[in-house]
Amino acid sequence: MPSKKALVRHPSPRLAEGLVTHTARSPIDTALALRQWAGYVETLRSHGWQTVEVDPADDCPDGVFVEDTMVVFRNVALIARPGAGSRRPETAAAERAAADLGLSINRVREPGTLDGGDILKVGDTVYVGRGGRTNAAGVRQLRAAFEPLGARVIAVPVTRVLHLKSAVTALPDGTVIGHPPLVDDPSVFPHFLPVPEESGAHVVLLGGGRLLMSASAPKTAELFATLGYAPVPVDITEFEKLEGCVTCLSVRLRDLYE
Ligand SMILES: NC(=O)NCCC[C@H](N)C(=O)O
Repeated sequence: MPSKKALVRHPSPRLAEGLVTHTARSPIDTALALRQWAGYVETLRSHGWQTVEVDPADDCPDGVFVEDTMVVFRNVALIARPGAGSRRPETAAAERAAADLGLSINRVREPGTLDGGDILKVGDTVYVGRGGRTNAAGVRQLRAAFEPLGARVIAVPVTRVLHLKSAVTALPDGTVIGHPPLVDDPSVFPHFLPVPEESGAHVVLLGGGRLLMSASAPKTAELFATLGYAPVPVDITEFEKLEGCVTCLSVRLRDLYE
């Protein structure tokens, strides 16, 4: 049976100090953020996902964005080397959690930098965003780690947003979705569907056509419903203020077999 496990990490008490790069800083309501995080985790659980908490990293304001700490392909976790120095201490406990789940561990090494948010997997195709956080050495190390396992790694430029997955994610049929003003070049994707809202570009595939997505994208949710999907909206406003989205709050492990 394929497992549905997701790594998550409790928000740091210093969340409000999280990095912002492409947006203006606005105040974070930490209590609301905690409630929103609990709601996100509960939504994963109620849709059949077993959530596993990575040990908290209270000194790392951005630790809750656990997706950035690794990329998992088949049974290998490539532990990231975050492009932002302040985020590097986040990876140690994430690596322990991945190893405890039985994943083989590989690591991005200096001079490579790579954030998990820059990687979008569509079947065996692994798109990697070359942008502010992931450098060319990181891309090369990703290829070296996953091409021998059958991945086709395609590097694409990311200049308008923080991470590749801030710009695009994919529907269950492999259609890549994005809000056009934020996508460098939609023509790199074989099937691309424009969505009307920035936060509509981010979906987590819960299984069975259910799409976990931000409640801030009602028009996009309507569009997905007309395409036969079931949107599952969650409020994540406090994380969006820090350039986070639904994908970055977890690492989904779909390929583990028990
Ligand atoms: N994968 C993601 O989209 N991660 C969001 C990270 C946001 C955090 N404030 C950062 O700048 O690193």
